[in-house]
Amino acid sequence: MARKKIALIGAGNIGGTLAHLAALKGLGDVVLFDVVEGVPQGKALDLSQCSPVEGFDAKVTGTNDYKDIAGADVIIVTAGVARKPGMSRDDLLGINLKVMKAVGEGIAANAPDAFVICITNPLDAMVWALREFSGLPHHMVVGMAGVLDSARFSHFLAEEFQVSVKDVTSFVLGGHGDTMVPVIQYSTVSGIPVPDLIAMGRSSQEKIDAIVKRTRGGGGEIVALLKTGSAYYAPATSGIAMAEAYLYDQKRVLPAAAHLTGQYGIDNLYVGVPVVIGGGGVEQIVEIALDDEAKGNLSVSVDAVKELLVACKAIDGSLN
Ligand SMILES: NC(=O)c1ccc[n+]([C@@H]2O[C@H](COP(=O)([O-])OP(=O)(O)OC[C@H]3O[C@@H](n4cnc5c(N)ncnc54)[C@H](O)[C@@H]3O)[C@@H](O)[C@H]2O)c1
Ligand SMILES: O=C(O)C[C@H](O)C(=O)O
Repeated sequence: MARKKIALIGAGNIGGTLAHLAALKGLGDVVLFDVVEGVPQGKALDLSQCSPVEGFDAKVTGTNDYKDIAGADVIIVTAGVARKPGMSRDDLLGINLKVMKAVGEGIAANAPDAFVICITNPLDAMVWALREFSGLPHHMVVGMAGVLDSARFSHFLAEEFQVSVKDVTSFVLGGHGDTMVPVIQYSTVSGIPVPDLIAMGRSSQEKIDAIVKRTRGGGGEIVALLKTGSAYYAPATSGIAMAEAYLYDQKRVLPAAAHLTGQYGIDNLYVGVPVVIGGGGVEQIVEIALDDEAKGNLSVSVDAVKELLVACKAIDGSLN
């Protein structure tokens, strides 16, 4: 059986890390695409030279030609620019929208059967635009943010409760911006909801509120530290988890930006909600009951995403 093919559009910090993880995990042959000549080829050669040490047979190649992504099973898109200190993710919209157009057309022409995971920011608007430009079925185009935001939330909760991260589950819903919605009622340690843990005296509401705030600002905290760009190790790990869910038909329940058609009262928008990802792509949207606070916060977050789509449509008339 031929190996699967993973195409990575954007060979920057996340693209390179994705390629490394995909090769180490043996997901398939990897094609790194970038508009900058030499970068995908150089990273591919460097990564290929890991293979004798790590013992992987996957081929890693670099290209500036979309034809080389033909037949890809999974495509992960990180093409575009990342923010620097003082910027919001939304400041990237104008430049990255143009990139999504080129990428969407490249995918449509060369790999229309792929499962596409978009990571480029501002995420919820870019995944929506990428789907529009590519014309792929909605269930085959999904945005990565919730896995990362939930990983940050779980990491902070594990530190607070001094337990293994393996025993913490959490969900962050909504748009991938400052309005994202870490949902405390569904965040647990070995099944015990965080509100119960507070009632048991294991933490306080003030400490959990501070963790929610830190989670919401989690990307910005790293941008401020790095100064030259944004996080890439955890974003790449999160993208790979979604790719594995598709490639191995794992039917994982993951928070992801999916196309909603009335669920949560939201129509024709990509927003972070729990979904089931398996061999059929986004196979289900999971509608969980939210308490009034979470519902209100989700509505604020959805409004922020709607504003971004208005901005996209004003820039590119073909999106109307
Ligand atoms: N969704 C998330 O949770 C999340 C997390 C982290 C970063 N991001 C976003 O992911 C994106 C990539 O981040 P990064 O750290 O890898 O940035 P980076 O600058 O290191 O890499 C981006 C790469 O895209 C390439 N590129 C630019 N235009 C292109 C085009 N038209 N076609 C193909 N490649 C093109 C650049 O040459 C560069 O190599 C940013 O927009 C960032 O904000 C999102
Ligand atoms: O914060 C950023 O700009 C990158 C990314 O969205 C993140 O959350 O790390």
